[in-house]
Order: sequence, then structure tokens, then C-alpha cells
Amino acid sequence: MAQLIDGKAIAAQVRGEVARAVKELAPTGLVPGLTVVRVGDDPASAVYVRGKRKDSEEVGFRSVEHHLPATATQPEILALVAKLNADPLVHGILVQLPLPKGVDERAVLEAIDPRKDADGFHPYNVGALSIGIPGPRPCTPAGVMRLLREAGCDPKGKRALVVGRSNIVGKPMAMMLLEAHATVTVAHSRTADLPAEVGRADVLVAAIGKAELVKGAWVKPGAVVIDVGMNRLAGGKLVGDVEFAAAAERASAITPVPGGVGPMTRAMLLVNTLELARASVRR
Ligand SMILES: Nc1nc(=O)c2c([nH]1)NC[C@@H]1CN(c3ccc(C(=O)N[C@@H](CCC(=O)O)C(=O)O)cc3)C=[N+]21
Repeated sequence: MAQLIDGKAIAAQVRGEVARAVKELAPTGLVPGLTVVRVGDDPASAVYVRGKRKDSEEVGFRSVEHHLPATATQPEILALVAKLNADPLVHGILVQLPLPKGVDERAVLEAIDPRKDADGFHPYNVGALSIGIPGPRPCTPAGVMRLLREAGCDPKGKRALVVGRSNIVGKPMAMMLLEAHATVTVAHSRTADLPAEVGRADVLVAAIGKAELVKGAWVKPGAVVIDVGMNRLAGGKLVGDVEFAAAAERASAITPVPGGVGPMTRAMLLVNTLELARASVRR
């Protein structure tokens, strides 16, 4: 049976580290500030943003949420981002995605000052990741790297397979595994033989967004399996992109859903904001 990688517990540990760092900064007068912009009334976004707020307050950040109506126009959103860019108390800005239809997401993400980019989604920071310049990194793949480390898995020299090629998870995940010296393959919806690719992977990161698409029987015995998927079934149950029970019989370690990657995504947002705040006094 596989070792269970407890994302909830590791995320709590990361929050503890961030809280300690915030206390150490207090005498200097620096309080990391995270501002979340939420547009419209997507119920899932409301839940996520509430969670981010709770996390930020727990670690001692200055936490602010701006909620714009679903009818907010792109110029209005850009004006808010410009105001936050200019506010010295704001170190991290997160614009909750997805944005309402008709708003150009790319234009909004590009308008965020890259030095305040809590998600690491700005094209400058995407480029920085690809050539190894330090900076904020996308939270989900950064959380996965931390989970691997905590599970005692060093990707160096291993075959890593990332299933999914999104800008927010798959692509940055591949870059981070490459930086960690893995031999990286990226599979996606047009991959010819996914079971064969999975069968070769020592480290498997599933980020497709389809419930239990990756079958346990495909998993290489002894592999480390990280499941980024969060799929809500009709009955309300949350499942990952990997068939958990069957995969756990073959893997050496595996993340659960929920309680795996999700809590780490939130925790890494705090790490990014702390680092952005620290960098703000160095310039
Ligand atoms: N600019 C931006 N940055 C984001 O990081 C971002 C975003 N927009 N839009 C939406 C997605 C989604 N997301 C989640 C993070 C953690 C959990 C999480 O903690 N999930 C729990 C379960 C929650 C449940 O039970 O529903 C878990 O996996 O254990 C979920 C979802 C961040 N997102």
C-alpha cells in the first residue's frame, strides 16, 4: 500500500513557517499584504476566496478583498488593478479566475505589476520561471514540488510525466520538474498512448480535469502519484484525475483528493506573498 502524502498537514506546516516569518518581520514594520479581486458571483470562487482570506488572517497578513459585480467592465477592473499596483501596503495581488465572459483575462493578468503577482501568472514571471530567474511561481505546481520534497521524492534523473498542459498547472509543472533535473514528458488530450506514457513514469502528476481518467492499473509499480484534479461528481463527491484506490495499490506514495494538492495551492499563495513583501523592501 502506498504512503499517503498528507497535503492538509504539510500545508498547515507551511502556514506555520509563514506565520513565524511574519512575526520576525513585525519589528521592521513590514506586514505582508494580500489583496484578492473577485468579480461576479461564481459560487465556487466565493468559497475559494473565503478560504484564502482565512489563511491570510491566520498567518498575520493584511488581507483585503475587492468584490466587483458581474457587470464590471474591463476598464473598471484594470483601474482597480492600477490602484492596487500603486498602493504600497499591497504586496500581492490575486485576481480570482475565471473572470466573467467578455473580460480579456490575459489583459488583466498582464496589467498586474509582476512584482505584485501573487499567482505568478504574469508573462514576465512565466518567462522568469522558464529561464530560472527567481520570482513568484504558480501556486499549484510550487505546492506539488513541496509535496514531493516532503514525501522524500527527489525528481532528479527520474522519468516525470505531467498529464495536462494548462498555463496554470501543466506547463509550469513541467518547467519546475525540469529545473529539478527530471526527464520530463508532457501528455495531453492528443497523446497517442496515455497508458503507455503513464506506465513509464516514476513521478506522475495528473492535471487534466477529468474524473478518474488515469486508471490505477496503468501506474508503474513504485511510482509517486500527485493528483491535481478536483472533479465534483453528480452526488457531490470530490474525486481526482486518478483512480485513487487502484493507484494506491501500485504507487509508493500518492496524494488524496481532497486533502492533497488543493490545500498546498492555498499555502503557496502565502509563501509567494511573503516573498513579494520581503522583495519590496529590497528595492
Ligand atoms: N487567480 C487564481 N488563482 C488560483 O489559485 C485559483 C483561481 N484563480 N481560481 C480558482 C482556482 C481553484 N483553486 C483552488 C485552490 C485550493 C482548493 C482546495 O483547497 N481544495 C480542497 C477541497 C475543497 C472542497 O472540498 O471543495 C482540497 O483539495 O482538499 C480548491 C481550489 C485556486 N484557484
